[in-house]
Amino acid sequence: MGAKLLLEDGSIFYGTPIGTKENIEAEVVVTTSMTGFQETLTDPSYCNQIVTFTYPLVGNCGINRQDFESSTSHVSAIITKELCVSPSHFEKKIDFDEYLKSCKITGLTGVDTRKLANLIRTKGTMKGKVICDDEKPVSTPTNDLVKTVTTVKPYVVPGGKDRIVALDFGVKKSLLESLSNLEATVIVLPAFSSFEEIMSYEPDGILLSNGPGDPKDISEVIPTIKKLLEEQIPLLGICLGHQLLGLSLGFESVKMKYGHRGGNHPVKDLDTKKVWITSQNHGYTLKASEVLDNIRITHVNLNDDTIEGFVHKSLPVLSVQFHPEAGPGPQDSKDILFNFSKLIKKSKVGDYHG
Ligand SMILES: NC(=O)CC[C@H](N)C(=O)O
Repeated sequence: MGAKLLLEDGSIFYGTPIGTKENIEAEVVVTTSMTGFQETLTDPSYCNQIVTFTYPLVGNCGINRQDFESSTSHVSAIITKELCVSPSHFEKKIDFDEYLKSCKITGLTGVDTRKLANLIRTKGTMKGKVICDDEKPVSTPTNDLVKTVTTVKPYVVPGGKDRIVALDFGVKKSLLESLSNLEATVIVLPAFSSFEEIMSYEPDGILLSNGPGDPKDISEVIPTIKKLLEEQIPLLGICLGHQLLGLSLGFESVKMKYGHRGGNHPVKDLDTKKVWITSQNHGYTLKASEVLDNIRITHVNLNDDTIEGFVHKSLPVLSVQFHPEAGPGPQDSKDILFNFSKLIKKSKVGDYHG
């Protein structure tokens, strides 16, 4: 038989193999983004997931030099309805399929992705196997997701006089660039750096970055985050970083039925009452089983009321579940990064009073 996706519930979706045409088992997720395939493919938060694109045509701009979110792709496989075989764009360097092969990514095209998305939304995220060749073994990727994607050595993104230390749980390049555009020199450190290592860079602000997997799988970083909170240095949590910050402050994290992945998630800013359209990519969310006295929820998702952001009432802490750097996606929420930069500047002159 032809290439196929076999789902945990027994469903089968047939398609045509693309990329390296290997066999792989991983969690199947769905993104509804209509643009930014290169950014999605290279976002480390998708590490070890089979990413289904609901937009019917993928790869029509090819792959360019500047839209990478990291140096390679960590997805397990991709599923599309149609993969463009003759991409055209003035910045294109290589075709999508060529890029998949160069990163050793497998996939299927010609799949009824609308039916697949409906199934995942009805039954929830599940595991699946992409089988391109019945004769070959099925590989199961590692569970050490953050260890796979984090930087091995510290590096610096130059920018300006504010010093931000970014703990790299799988950070997106556009997030680092957005911060450096706000007068910050960003020092990117491996995810499991110690409190002492972090403090040795004398940070004016700390970023807990986005990244793949279940936040509870890397709970060893929570004691470090708690110590950082005691230092009262401005802290920004984004997506996985938001979840880790939440766990450090008394929230719980829970797996969502099928997550939020796409470029049009409506989030309400509870202070201004404005609704932002946001870029999102997560499968876990924070919950509070009791009232957390020190926390003020600042943002909620209008589709399902989940928590999208909070601040600490007395510490300089901002945290959001969505992606204000918007790579790809709408830029409605860029102010979050601007507010973090303002918080750093205020705290540098001793002007932060909670
Ligand atoms: N983009 C992210 O940081 C994702 C966070 C986490 N891995 C989740 O799926 O919920």
